[in-house]
Amino acid sequence: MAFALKAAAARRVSLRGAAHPVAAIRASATAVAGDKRTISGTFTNLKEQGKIAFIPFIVAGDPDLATTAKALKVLDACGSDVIELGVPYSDPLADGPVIQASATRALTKGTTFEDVISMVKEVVPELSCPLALFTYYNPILKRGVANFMSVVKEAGVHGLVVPDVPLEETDILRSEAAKNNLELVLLTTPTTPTERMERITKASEGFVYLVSTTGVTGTRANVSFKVEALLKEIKQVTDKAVAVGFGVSTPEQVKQIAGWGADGVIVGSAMVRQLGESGSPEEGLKKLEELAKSLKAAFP
Ligand SMILES: O=P(O)(O)OC[C@@H](O)[C@@H](O)c1c[nH]c2ccccc12
Repeated sequence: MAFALKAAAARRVSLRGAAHPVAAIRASATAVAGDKRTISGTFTNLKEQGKIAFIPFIVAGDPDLATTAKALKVLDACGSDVIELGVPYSDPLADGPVIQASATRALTKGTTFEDVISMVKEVVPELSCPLALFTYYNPILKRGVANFMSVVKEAGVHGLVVPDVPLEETDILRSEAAKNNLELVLLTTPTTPTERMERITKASEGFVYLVSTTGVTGTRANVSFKVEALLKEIKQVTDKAVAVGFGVSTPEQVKQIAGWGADGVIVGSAMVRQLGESGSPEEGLKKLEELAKSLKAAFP
């Protein structure tokens, strides 16, 4: 299925200079919170060290939530700079077979959003890197945007990735996120028209997620060479960090994307497969650690 974010003809939307009011809200929220970790701050620190971010993604509850908790600590210990944790959803339209199967396993186990939040609340204080919760838009709408954001923040989450929220509806999401000091990451794709990519880039917080290819998530033999030009194009309109995801599973692909100037690389399906498709949770954690270490070694 075509990727949910494929650029559709859209009403012209003028995004208010979102920077100023949001930044003010965020600053006050940070002052309240004790946790100093932010996603954007992580990228700033890495850039100062000439490094780029290693961002793994896994699905909460696959193979089970206790193993997810251990997996988060393993990924953190392996040098993840930000971790994307997926809330399992019944209609993951932007996902390929590996993540769809993972979400199905988690849901079959009875994993609920509330279970995920309880686990996150326990684990986040033990992590050194920030955590971005990955969810489709529907679970947010179901709970109400304001309620969802406060529940997620109270659990200690640092950011959100919502792949299927239409750009035109991100204003309310972003302002509620800002009230809770959550950074809302937006995604741009190879088929997003330049003018729309500029609006997405301007509105995105934490980093800009550059989807490397059309279609759904899933490992690819090669990363599209288009990514190099897309990175250049985005970096002409913003100095925000840009991380590349979709299809990545090998150290060589990480090195290639880093060489093209990305500020981070996201790896999902390859991680999810190791963790969820192994013979046992222990074996899954071991394979996850091996993959994470081999990929981390390829990062500058
Ligand atoms: O699985 P891949 O090909 O490594 O891509 C990252 C992806 O898994 C993660 O960022 C993600 C999981 N589900 C998504 C849906 C849309 C966009 C991104 C995602």
